[in-house]
Amino acid sequence: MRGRTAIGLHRPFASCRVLAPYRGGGSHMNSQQPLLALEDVEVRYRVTSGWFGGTDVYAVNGVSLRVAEGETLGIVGESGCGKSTLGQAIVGLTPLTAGSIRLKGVDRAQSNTHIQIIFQDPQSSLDPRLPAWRLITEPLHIRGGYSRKQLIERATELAVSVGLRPEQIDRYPHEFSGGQRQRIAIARALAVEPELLVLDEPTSALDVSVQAQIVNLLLTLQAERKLSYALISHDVSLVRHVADRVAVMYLGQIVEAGTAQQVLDGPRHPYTKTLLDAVPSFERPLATIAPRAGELPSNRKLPSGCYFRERCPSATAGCEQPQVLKAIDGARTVRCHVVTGALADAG
Ligand SMILES: Nc1ncnc2c1ncn2[C@@H]1O[C@H](COP(=O)(O)OP(=O)(O)OP(=O)(O)O)[C@@H](O)[C@H]1O
Repeated sequence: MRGRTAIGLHRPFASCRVLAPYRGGGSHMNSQQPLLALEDVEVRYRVTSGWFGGTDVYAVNGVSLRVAEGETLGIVGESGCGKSTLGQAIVGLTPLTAGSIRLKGVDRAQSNTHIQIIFQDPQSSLDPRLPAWRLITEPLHIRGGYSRKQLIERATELAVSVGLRPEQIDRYPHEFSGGQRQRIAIARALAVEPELLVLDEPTSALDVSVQAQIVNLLLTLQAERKLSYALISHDVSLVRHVADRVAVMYLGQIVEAGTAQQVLDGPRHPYTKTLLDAVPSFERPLATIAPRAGELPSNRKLPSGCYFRERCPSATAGCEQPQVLKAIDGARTVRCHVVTGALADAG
């Protein structure tokens, strides 16, 4: 989000689940390493079905990603493509079935780099029985070793940093508006001084009128604290506004990634084009998913070859073979042989 100016936007930021701070070795930080690096991350669920055992659901299927310090990576895709599962895998709420996640070059489980997640709905993540100061300092309670006075002082600082008034910290969740509750969730995420926040649809549960305020708060906090964000959203206009780089997800895979300008202004993968065609604009206020796109195939029975080929307007015979995510235009990658000319060896 570096250099972005505050604007009027649409959509709010979600609630934050409390994560215990990661501890352990891993202090040998290497500034050459990306803050976050995912290699071939897979999250597969075994779903039992009747008498015949189970089916594997590939929610995340071989995802490799990088987030640099201070950078915002936008992760976009249709509902069900695996965005939330990926976000939860990044922060350790969902175990990987394959692949690795490293923070500054250190395996996440051994890393002392703090990461937190903010969810869509602040209402559901805040215990209604606790006052704001107690909610905000929940991660410090988990860590232990703080007096009540220290916690209240810290809660006051954090509340002010997210735009709440000091006297509000004694109030309970029902005494706050949706936007204020999301500010509490953000303050709570900041309590352990994270370097990376995963923002999972952070503004989509809020009134349109407060969405821009929360986005602008996140922009300010990022600039002040040099935070990195992994922003999960189906809202392309939000991603366009805040993301430095964008990764497009389809059926658990990244199909295109690059700078926000490359991907959003010059999409190359046919799926990215379809997704962007479906975004309403001033010229096309009623735009929805393109009719030719059809339904998202089931991730219980993945298509052979390119996962998008049955919906793709540009499909050719080569699309029946597995597709490789290949670099084009510098840092931009595309998983489509029609664009890159590359097919997987396994084909
Ligand atoms: N615990 C689970 N067990 C089985 N399947 C799951 C589980 N969690 C998610 N899935 C499946 O994994 C796929 C990806 O889900 P996920 O919620 O990550 O997608 P999403 O892109 O975030 O969608 P949305 O935007 O609607 O939240 C979906 O098909 C979903 O049904």
